[in-house]
Amino acid sequence: MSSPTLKIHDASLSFGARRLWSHLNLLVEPGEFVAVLGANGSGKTSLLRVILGEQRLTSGTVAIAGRPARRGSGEIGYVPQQRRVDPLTPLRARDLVGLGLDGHRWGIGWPNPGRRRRIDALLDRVGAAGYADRPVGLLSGGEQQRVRIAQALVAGPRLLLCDEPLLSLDPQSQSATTALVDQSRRTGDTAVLFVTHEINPVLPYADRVLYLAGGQFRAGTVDEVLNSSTLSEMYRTPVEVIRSHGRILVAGLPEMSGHEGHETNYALGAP
Ligand SMILES: Nc1ncnc2c1ncn2[C@@H]1O[C@H](COP(=O)(O)OP(=O)(O)OP(=O)(O)O)[C@@H](O)[C@H]1O
Repeated sequence: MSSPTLKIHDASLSFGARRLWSHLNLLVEPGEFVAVLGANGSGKTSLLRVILGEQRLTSGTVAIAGRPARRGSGEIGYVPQQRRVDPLTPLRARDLVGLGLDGHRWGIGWPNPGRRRRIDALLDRVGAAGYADRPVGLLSGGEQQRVRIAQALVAGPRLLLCDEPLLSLDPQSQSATTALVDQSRRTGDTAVLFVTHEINPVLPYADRVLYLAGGQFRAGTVDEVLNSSTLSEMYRTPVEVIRSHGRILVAGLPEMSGHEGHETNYALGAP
């Protein structure tokens, strides 16, 4: 039997006396879309860093396609937390995508027809072919996000990690970005871990949800995790999950202080 794309087994992560999460178990199969939700500071980005081999677990194991997590794994595509690219950056959209193929080497890859075809195919697939030769810093936030997703996918990863890819995008670009990631997992069988505070744009696509809060986690279908009793239990205070016209609204999330972060009323976001 083949290995799952991602297997996290009995994993715990602490920084000093502070425990982010413990005894975390998660299996992600090819093509699965898992939304990673939770309070600010609950350890979502740290989880991605563990999978990327950039952060050691306190205990437990993490394997990608049966092999231990390691830095620079070609099995993983990564869309880091969004920062606008400086308008003066002298890179075209196609150069940024090319970095996904050979960015670990010094300089921009040597042109060759195969490399170019692959980059063009990815730009086309994400709907960015029309601005392939434009400086990436002059593209809109949504356009830059398409190019970043193309960069993360160009090497054909088994696992795509997206860290808040919807941040500062307008509702239309949020929907387009999630649809694009969804299309990639369907056509390429790429498994997806999608960290977001904006639950509603991912609701149509998420097979499962991993929710982190207060040092705990819950994993399951949207219905199993995003309900009043589960979230009230995790936050140890009454939290109400309201469903209306296919959207989810979460009311009563506690204001968290210090390292726990602050209120995450993500459900009030985009349509
Ligand atoms: N290397 C480190 N050393 C010490 N503390 C760290 C380290 N990395 C992260 N932390 C702390 O761990 C906590 C979790 O951080 P992380 O970025 O994983 O949270 P998050 O859930 O992604 O938060 P947000 O939703 O606000 O982006 C934070 O309080 C952060 O300061």
